[in-house]
Amino acid sequence: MDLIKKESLEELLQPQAHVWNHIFYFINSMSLRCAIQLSILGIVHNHHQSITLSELATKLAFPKTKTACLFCLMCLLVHSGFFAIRKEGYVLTPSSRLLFKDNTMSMLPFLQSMLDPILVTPWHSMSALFQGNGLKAFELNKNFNEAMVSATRLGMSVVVTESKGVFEGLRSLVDVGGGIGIVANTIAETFPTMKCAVFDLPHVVTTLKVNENLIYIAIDMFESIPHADALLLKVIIVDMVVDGHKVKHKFTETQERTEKEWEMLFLESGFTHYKITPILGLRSLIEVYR
Ligand SMILES: C[S@@+](CC[C@H](N)C(=O)[O-])C[C@H]1O[C@@H](n2cnc3c(N)ncnc32)[C@H](O)[C@@H]1O
Repeated sequence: MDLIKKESLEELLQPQAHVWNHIFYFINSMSLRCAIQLSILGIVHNHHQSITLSELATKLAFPKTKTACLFCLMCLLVHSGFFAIRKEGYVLTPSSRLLFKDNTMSMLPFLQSMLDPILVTPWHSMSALFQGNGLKAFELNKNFNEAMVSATRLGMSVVVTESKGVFEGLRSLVDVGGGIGIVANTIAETFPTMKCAVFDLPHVVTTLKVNENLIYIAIDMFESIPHADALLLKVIIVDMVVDGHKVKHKFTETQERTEKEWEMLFLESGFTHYKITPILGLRSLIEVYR
């Protein structure tokens, strides 16, 4: 109460809006999930031209009483960039097009998995993580591998197009913790003479089919990593903590590093130089050389 008295009421409006935003952030994700569950994206797509609110309500077979709610949902999704307004109706945007199952770059499985209650519910126990009893809550669900594929496909297409030179001349490559192989597959297809291998845990890779220049090896990366011209780790180091000189994998103890901290990590680990290429939106391609 004392703290509030020191500021004028007007000065509190901006902080109040800030707090509101943080309370209601989850509505963005949940609204998007709702639109997917109601097949709104598909309906807009199949309409082949902009679709009005009442046309959409009719196609959804909603009773009239729900039109106002639908309007609110669509306003929010327009605001967050998943629909745009054209000629008084809704149309898709590049972001919503990424959420179609048939799109080869589809992020739909990633969305469905990350926003599944199995993965969302544990966030309610986030404080338990700090108190030492929340690890189990962050265990991955069975859709995780599929989710990783959909999160990876677009990025890999960018990598092998924009940064093809990084892989040129390599005779062999091992994708460490490569999941079900979407990254290695993309590289193996782009460079047919390169021998590629995916290393991952037995429950992830044992049933996967090999092809001409791509094999899967079930192994724990902390037990052994083979020799190859290049080792690739995608979304792996973020899942590790460095404890002295020992790297431990702990999904729930991730940490972010500045470039300076990355540099220290690389040099202290015996690498001589590195290059960071920020080509992946939120992520970068980092090359590290011995
Ligand atoms: C975040 S996923 C990244 C998958 C893939 N690199 C990608 O970007 O799509 C982490 C992967 O590491 C694998 N993994 C975790 N611990 C491992 C271990 N000790 N040895 C080998 N793979 C492991 C998991 O099974 C999972 O497929």
